[in-house]
Amino acid sequence: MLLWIIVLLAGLFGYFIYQAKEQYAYWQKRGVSGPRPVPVFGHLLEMSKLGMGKFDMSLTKKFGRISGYYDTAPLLMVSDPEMLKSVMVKDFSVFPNRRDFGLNGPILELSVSVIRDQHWKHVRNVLVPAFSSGKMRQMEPLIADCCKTMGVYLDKVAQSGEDLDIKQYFKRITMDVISSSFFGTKTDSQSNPDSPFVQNAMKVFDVGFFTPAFLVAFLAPKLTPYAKKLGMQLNPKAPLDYLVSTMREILNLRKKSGEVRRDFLQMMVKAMSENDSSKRSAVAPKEYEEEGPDVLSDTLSVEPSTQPQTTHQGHHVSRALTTEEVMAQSMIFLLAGFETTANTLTFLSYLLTANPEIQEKLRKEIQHRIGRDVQPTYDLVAQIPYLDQCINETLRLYPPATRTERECSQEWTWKNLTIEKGTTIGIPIYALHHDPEFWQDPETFDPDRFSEENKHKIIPFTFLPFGQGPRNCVGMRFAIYEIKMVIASLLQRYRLIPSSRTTPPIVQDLGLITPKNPLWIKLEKLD
Ligand code: HEM
Repeated sequence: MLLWIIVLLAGLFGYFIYQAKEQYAYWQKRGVSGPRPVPVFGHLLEMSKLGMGKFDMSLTKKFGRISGYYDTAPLLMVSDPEMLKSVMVKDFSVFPNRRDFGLNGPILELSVSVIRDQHWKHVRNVLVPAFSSGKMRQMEPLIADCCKTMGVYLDKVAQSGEDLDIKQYFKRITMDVISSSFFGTKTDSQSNPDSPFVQNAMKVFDVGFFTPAFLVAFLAPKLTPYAKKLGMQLNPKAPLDYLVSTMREILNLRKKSGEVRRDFLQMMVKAMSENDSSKRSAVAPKEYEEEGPDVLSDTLSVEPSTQPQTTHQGHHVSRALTTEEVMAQSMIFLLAGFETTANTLTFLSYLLTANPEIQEKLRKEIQHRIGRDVQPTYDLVAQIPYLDQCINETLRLYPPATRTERECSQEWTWKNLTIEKGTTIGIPIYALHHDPEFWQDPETFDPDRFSEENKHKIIPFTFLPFGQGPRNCVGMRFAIYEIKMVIASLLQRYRLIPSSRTTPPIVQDLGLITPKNPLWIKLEKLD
């Protein structure tokens, strides 16, 4: 028995050595240089040691703006802005999708971030109008409500003189905003952080490089179909199942009671019932403004049994979304929108605390445009250019998504390099944002880079916090709106000051940049 185990392990090890050699040879044959993989672990050890963003930076430094390595597929890492423009915009039809790891689980595999080609176009076309400025104005009361609760809580903190861990606190606020706006449920996690919904929603993010599903996806991608059959998935199953069943209950309740809320769920459900996506772009979805009727008069009419319809060529045709698809979108909005926004708020607040003159300038702008006691609104926060500058500079230094990607759907040639169908193009957002060739003193926080006088100096496709092109972040406007509302409400009333425990953020980067340590600050209430 022992002998068999030794033979099996030796065989496996031999296979991994062979695989590493083959993978290294793949790009070498094509004249593209790149890092040599370590047998068994590929590039995972190096990535987990450096963090994904710094790993990508090291590639540019060692191998230039186009380098190649292999994980689930051949991956070409590109930090050449011209080439990125072609991949993300000009030749979008060749690169319409991201890679599908095949282990998303039964609901998330229907989310707009995972689905592909015609199916994606259809769902994205349904979603885009719900992020128009008109729709966001309609959601204003939900966000304003969360900001008011914030005021009550923070008054107490300021009065007590205690330190506040802004990282934890912003997680609660964004959880409240996202669940209220997208999930159709009020969590009140600011005062009830132990509710099962909040606890489960937080646990859904416990994803690491060394979980079984991740290891299968990256180190033995051929085994993915078997892992899927065994029920393996990238996000933890139990919290995801909890959220799915809660979502199902909310949808059923809405249908039964006829309750109508001014939230995104209502809008999406209305968009579902309209079944009119055929009227929209047949090529790539376009962002467009849609004021629409008052959502309060909308009715809920999701069709639970409708299955995606396809033509005989396998293309999805215009139809209402299914209940499962609606749930998938709510779920991805929670996953994609909660921590990204909370982390941006955290880093921005830290940077304002560490740079008091910038904080004062921003506060003056806010007080000048909005006033001191007026509740911020969508229209008011849109008129503070210095707020945009501070947010952009935070997103440059700490882009929540370190990297995005596109998958090549057919043979494609760039200059004298031809890449095959199935190749992944890695888009190293963090590395681009910290590249000294594109940004002077890249590690310095300087919101004036984005001022009216300076912004023309920014080279297109070197600042990509929300990606670019038709497959960019669908929640971008919502995220910026939320960040502006929270920061404006905060700076109107408080000064952020360092406490004895304030330390620069230590960043953890597994593809999503998060502050590892608590970020303590003090609040001083303004008279
Ligand atoms: C500061 C906050 C956020 C940042 C920095 C961010 C960043 C990104 C990035 C880089 C991508 C990939 C884009 C590409 O490949 O070109 C993305 C995709 C996406 N984001 Fe965001 N995001 C944020 C907030 C949100 C919010 C609030 C939502 C939803 C409410 C959201 C929903 C999505 C979805 C659904 C996708 C996939 C889109 C598709 O494949 O069509 N994100 N985001």
